[in-house]
Amino acid sequence: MYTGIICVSPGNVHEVLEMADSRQPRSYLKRWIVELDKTTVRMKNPDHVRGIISSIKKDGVNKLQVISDFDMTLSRFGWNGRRCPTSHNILDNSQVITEEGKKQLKDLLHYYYPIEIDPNRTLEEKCPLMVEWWTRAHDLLSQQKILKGDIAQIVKESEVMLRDGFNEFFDQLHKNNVPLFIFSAGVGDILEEIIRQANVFHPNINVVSNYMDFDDDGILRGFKRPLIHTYNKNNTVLNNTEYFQQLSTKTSIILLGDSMGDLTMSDGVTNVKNILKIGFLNDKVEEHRGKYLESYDIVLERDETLDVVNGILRYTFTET
Ligand SMILES: Nc1ccn([C@@H]2O[C@H](COP(=O)(O)O)[C@@H](O)[C@H]2O)c(=O)n1
Ligand SMILES: [Mg+2]
Repeated sequence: MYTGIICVSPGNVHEVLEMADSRQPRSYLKRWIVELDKTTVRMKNPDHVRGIISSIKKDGVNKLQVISDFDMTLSRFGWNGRRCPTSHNILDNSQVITEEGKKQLKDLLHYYYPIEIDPNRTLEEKCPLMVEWWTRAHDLLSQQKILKGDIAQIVKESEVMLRDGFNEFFDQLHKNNVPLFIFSAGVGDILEEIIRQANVFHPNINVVSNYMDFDDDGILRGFKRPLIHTYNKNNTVLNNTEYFQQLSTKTSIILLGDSMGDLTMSDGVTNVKNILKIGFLNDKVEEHRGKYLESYDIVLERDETLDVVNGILRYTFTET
């Protein structure tokens, strides 16, 4: 039962019923992971969540791996009422891009981003359009004079921020030798630099993303293949990495994402026993709530922190 005060107009009866469902009293969850009682947390089936977390803990830290998206999952979506940049936006907005280049990249963003997050379009419709967006953006970036040596400064001058609690998140995984696989449709060179500058690029981290291709003079000439976009983050782009084969003993997974496309990031894992899917719902929250609750075990609405993830990890790593 949801105990908050809700104004019901005929138009939002459905939403209220949905809230009652996903915001049940979770006092029994509260006792063990207090973060799950945050107002940002929604779960379609709290009993199921409790079961998976107990199983992950029981099977032990040696069986655990974390698979995470980067942009808008490990990095913040907003701060102080402003949108934070994605790894692509960091380049788009940087001083090395001409004014005309900036305008063209912004036009692409305004055209394709609403398509990317449109809950009413099918994957079949979206995929070719995402390939088109990434290809056009990468072509535009490759026409600019971006130097490999400029990347650190570009990141330093950007407004990117990792989510609150990132230090604890990266440190807990590192200290417990839990592999962290970052699977991103962003720009690998940029996101690596972000976590390097935050001093959390530990050896347990592996990244698969779109990497820049520089010529012998260190000038950006293109992007390495395969192209990774929001909706092909699955085994089809991991074929050459053999990453998951090496981790076949890691049968418990915590998956973190912010898009419906992130749900397939673990598809290549051979033996999955327990999987807990945590989704950050950042944008157009009311419109997307239903689908996210159907797909993710835990949905975090407009939550710019890693509190819940850290609480679950702390519980998992604590010996009882
Ligand atoms: N030209 C582009 C293309 C994509 N984006 C955004 O990047 C994000 C993808 O990276 P993940 O780490 O989340 O996989 C996604 O949010 C796109 O909207 C962009 O900003 N510019
Ligand atoms: Mg993302």
